[in-house]
Amino acid sequence: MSSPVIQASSAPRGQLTDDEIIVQKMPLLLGLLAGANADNLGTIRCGVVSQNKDRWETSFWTGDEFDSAHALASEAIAQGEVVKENEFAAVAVNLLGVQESITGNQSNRATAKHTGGDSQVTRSDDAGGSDCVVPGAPNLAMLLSIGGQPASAALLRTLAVTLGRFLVLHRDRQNDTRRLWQTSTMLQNAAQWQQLDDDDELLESVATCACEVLSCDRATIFLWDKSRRRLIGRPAIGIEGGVLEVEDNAGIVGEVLQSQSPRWWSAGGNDGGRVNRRIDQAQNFNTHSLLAVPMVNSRGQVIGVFEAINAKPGDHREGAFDSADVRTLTELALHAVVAIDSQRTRVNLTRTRDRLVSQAAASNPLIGNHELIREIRTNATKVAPTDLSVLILGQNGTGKEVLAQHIHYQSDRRNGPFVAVNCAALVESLLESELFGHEKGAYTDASSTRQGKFELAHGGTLFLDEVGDMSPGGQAKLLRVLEERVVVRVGGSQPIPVDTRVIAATNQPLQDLIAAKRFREDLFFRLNVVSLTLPPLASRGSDVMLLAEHFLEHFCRQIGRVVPKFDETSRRAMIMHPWPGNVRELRNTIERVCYLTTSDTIHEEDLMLRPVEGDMPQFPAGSMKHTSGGTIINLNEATREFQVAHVEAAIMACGGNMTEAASKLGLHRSNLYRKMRQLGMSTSE
Ligand SMILES: Nc1ncnc2c1ncn2[C@@H]1O[C@H](COP(=O)(O)OP(=O)(O)OP(=O)(O)O)[C@@H](O)[C@H]1O
Repeated sequence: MSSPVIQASSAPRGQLTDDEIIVQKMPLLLGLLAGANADNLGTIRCGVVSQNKDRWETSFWTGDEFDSAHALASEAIAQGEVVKENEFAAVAVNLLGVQESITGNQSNRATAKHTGGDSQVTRSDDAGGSDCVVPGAPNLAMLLSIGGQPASAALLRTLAVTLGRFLVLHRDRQNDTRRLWQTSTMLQNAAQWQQLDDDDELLESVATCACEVLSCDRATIFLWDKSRRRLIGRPAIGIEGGVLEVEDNAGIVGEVLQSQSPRWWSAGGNDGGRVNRRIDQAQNFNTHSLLAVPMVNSRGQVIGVFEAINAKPGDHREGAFDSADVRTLTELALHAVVAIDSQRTRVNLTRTRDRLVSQAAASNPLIGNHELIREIRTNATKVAPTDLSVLILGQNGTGKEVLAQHIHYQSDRRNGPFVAVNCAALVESLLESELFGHEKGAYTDASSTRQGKFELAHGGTLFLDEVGDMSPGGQAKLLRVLEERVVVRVGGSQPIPVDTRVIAATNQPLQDLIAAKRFREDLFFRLNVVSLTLPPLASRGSDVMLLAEHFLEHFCRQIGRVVPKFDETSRRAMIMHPWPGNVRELRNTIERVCYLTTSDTIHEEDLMLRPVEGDMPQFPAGSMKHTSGGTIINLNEATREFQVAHVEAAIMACGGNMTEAASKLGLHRSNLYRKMRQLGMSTSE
């Protein structure tokens, strides 16, 4: 049974702690309270004695010792009265009564049921284990003699209540201090657990924390493998093979799992068989006290049992766990479950992310075996891990975006976003907001704050396609962002740091645009740290077939048809075709073949490749206006009219399929829309 009498805590050598001062001065204080004055102060003989199980101890004493102090104290406690012998009077100091009067608690020693945290705690020794500790039990007595006379009974009772009150408050203060330390230690540890991805490391850290806050020798986390009906304990110190496994209904941990309530046990009772001594033997260890609590997740499911072993004797308890420990371990178990749950979620999310990233990387591979493509691939691999700006050059449909993605997925940014923006598809007024975002109210239509693509690509890659079509204003802002690495949203003033790698692409000769003052030279140098040029498809030789086979398989798998074979005629036709729309045109051709043919073999005519010259419907002679009211119209207007008619004819020939029409015209779909807007044609995009 632990003594509730003040325990002097340690302080630097030569200094007394508050507790030590109180302990030393207590007899004097009692004497003064009892009416001693300067004359008879030296005649005070008094002290407090306490009972520890069957043993009596003197907690503090002043003046000459009284040989019968323990016997008289024992009698006073047994009778619940003030008892006197010679010049001494003794009275029980009823801490339990004081506790009730202070807290209004109705602790009941006889039932020995305690509440630890929110859960009802059942003592494992209810059925005859070792004696239970009821804080505040009346195991103290005070003895007092002044001037060789026993103190009066009334005075002694008052002093006993005062002393009891003081001791309980003091003990509570010590408990609060301890609790505060335990809570802050647990919180500090729990914050670190959020960073741990290795589960062995996490469980080891949780167990170490339990040993620290509970002041015990060992702690083990038993996670429940429900399907195998086993509890897997970790860390498994000293266990051969490093795995500690027990049946999920064996021993005290099994009891906890089944009952979903805490159990605690200490040696000395007749229930020693409940402890799994096999583990002790394996570890050359002796369990003398044990506490186990269930581990319950936020969905109310029990995921395991948290066990602490061998409480170290200390100020607050002897060598057995008590109700305060149950509360502490229950709380720690909650933190541990959150950490284990979130670690599992994190690991799953990381796995899912890695899988998705691999799938995304594999979904659009850079196909090609031509020497030029191999060289590009080698250079891309070199440049990928750096943060250097890359400029990709090449005609429409040659695979500039595919190459940009290839670089992204080979870089350390692969887990970040890949964001593509077609600069040509956006009118100047929208481009700025699209790239840099806008604040609420920046425009009439800006009803809410919106992040720009630079922010969305933070931690990843921003692919700026058709960068040659960017307006001068857009170019100036882009240059500033690339130099300062911060964006300011339209209508905002706050600079927002961005960690975004830029890969730009164009099909236009930027040097010519620079000469014509349509592209900033400084921006060109910023973007063109490394440049990679994709050759037209027609110059890639047998890569045409490599790509055709790839697309054929891809589309057939998509629609669930058996992959047909290209015959000699179709192969030759594809190799000979000039592919003005490059890989995009080839892809569209193969897609059409997959949907429109049914035979096992693809012949040349299935490809429906037409010579480039004859690709467009011919305009009947005289169908174009060359004059207006007899006057010859100027060349610009004639060109515009021709382009309008040509685009309309292409759209019509493709049955309104804009992607196909764009491909036929050698344009990206978005460029076709842009062109149509320039020509004053109506678009639905
Ligand atoms: N080397 C390649 N391997 C596999 N697919 C490719 C390759 N090159 C291009 N493609 C495919 O061709 C189509 C067009 O490619 P992409 O959009 O990358 O070209 P682009 O040069 O960026 O076109 P644009 O200049 O018109 O924007 C896409 O469907 C892409 O998947």
